[in-house]
Amino acid sequence: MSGLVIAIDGPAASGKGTLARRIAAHYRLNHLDTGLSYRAVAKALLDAGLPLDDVEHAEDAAHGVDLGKIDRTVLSANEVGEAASKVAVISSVRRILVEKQRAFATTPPGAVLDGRDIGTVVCPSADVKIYLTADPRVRAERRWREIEAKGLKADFEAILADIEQRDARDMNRADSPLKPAEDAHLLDSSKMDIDSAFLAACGIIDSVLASRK
Ligand SMILES: Nc1ncnc2c1ncn2[C@@H]1O[C@H](COP(=O)(O)OP(=O)(O)O)[C@@H](O)[C@H]1O
Ligand SMILES: Nc1ccn([C@@H]2O[C@H](COP(=O)(O)OP(=O)(O)O)[C@@H](O)[C@H]2O)c(=O)n1
Repeated sequence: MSGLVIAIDGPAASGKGTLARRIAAHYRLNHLDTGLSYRAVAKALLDAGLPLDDVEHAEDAAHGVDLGKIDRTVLSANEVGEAASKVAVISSVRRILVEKQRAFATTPPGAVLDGRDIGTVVCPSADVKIYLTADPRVRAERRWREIEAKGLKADFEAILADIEQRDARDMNRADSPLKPAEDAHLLDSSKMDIDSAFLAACGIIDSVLASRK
């Protein structure tokens, strides 16, 4: 690997993207939200009216994913996240996307990647691994606030059910299930605001880097 690689994994709406973006800016690294690649494949199937277990078309869509050109705005809907977790069980789709994600990680000056399998599969030799969690109700409330802030209506119980169902699917799939890498540092942000979570993450990263000097 060239440059520093930081892996951030965790369940839905734990704050991975928010934290990864801030860490990348602070340590002057590239940032990749790997969930967007699964969302892009799912959206391609949804738009074409194809079932989410259509392996051949899902593979075609995965080959077509350009990590540099993903439009996050059209992929943020809850339904797309739910659909993404269904295409994410297809091993051949994962292989195609993981290859692109690894190429991104090894591009100088290094990168922060967030997702579900970064520390375990995509970058098992990452310099620092953080597993970010938060209580499901706290995560559902954060997502609820995010939707309401856009002026849209959101149902808290429906969001919570979606998050719990998606976590269960992600944790129980055969290929690359969501779980902390053995050498991951656990960070529970249930009682932390964004700034405190960022400071705690920097503390972990700085102490790992200092211990290697
Ligand atoms: N520690 C935190 N405290 C409060 N809100 C947070 C925290 N971390 C993230 N958020 C908010 O929670 C929502 C989900 O965060 P996001 O980074 O998109 O999570 P993920 O990438 O894990 O799905 C966003 O609206 C974000 O601003
Ligand atoms: N590295 C990754 C990233 C996402 N995914 C899948 O893609 C879905 C959407 O991921 P996301 O990171 O955009 O979801 P949120 O946590 O932002 O809600 C997840 O529920 C996983 O099923 C994955 O399998 N592996």
